[in-house]
Amino acid sequence: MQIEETALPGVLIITPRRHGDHRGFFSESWNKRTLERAGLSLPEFVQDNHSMSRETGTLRGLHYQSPPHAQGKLVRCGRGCLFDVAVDARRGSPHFGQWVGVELSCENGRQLWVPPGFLHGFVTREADTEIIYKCTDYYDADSDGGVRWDSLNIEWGVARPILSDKDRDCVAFGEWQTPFNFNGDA
Ligand SMILES: Cc1cn([C@H]2C[C@H](O)[C@@H](COP(=O)(O)OP(=O)(O)O[C@H]3O[C@@H](C)C(=O)[C@@H](O)[C@H]3O)O2)c(=O)[nH]c1=O
Repeated sequence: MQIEETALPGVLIITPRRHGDHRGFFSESWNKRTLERAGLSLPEFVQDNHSMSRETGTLRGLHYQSPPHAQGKLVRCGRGCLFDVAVDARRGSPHFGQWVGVELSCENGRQLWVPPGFLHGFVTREADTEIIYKCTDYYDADSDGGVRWDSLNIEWGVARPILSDKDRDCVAFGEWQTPFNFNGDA
């Protein structure tokens, strides 16, 4: 297993080991003990999510849940390919408003750890792409929020993505009051 840092402290790329043979591959996609032995302790996960997007260029984001229901997410791609994005949304952070994007595919087996306090979104780069992610808090509809995908100069690689009605009507990052604060531990 490989753990790589990104330009945003706290956001990590985790690539579990793959055992390939003539049938395909086997991989432990989540193993708490292996991660801990590698020096990484993540919060407890309580919910797994799985979504499929039919068309290339489908964009979901940028999403968050407000405290006390903020979610950290460990994201991977089960089928196809996507560009996954995390934005530091913690007021007072030296990286406030900065983003990182990583290509996650079924083929590369990478996972992205998006800590609480970060916005999360992704765009699909292949048809019928499936995303699977573990969350550190339960879904809470009243805490659910979004920031406009095109208000942060993120290089999504698509000019006119397919969006939900909700994501089309989100507030721009510059007009948004973040509910997250930087406490200096990331
Ligand atoms: C996120 C979520 C949605 N739902 C319901 C609400 C709604 O009826 C339907 C579709 O919800 P959404 O349109 O919000 O789905 P989606 O746009 O895929 O939202 C997701 O986007 C990615 C980027 C994230 O990071 C996730 O946390 C989540 O916000 O599913 C749940 O029941 N549980 C959940 O955890």
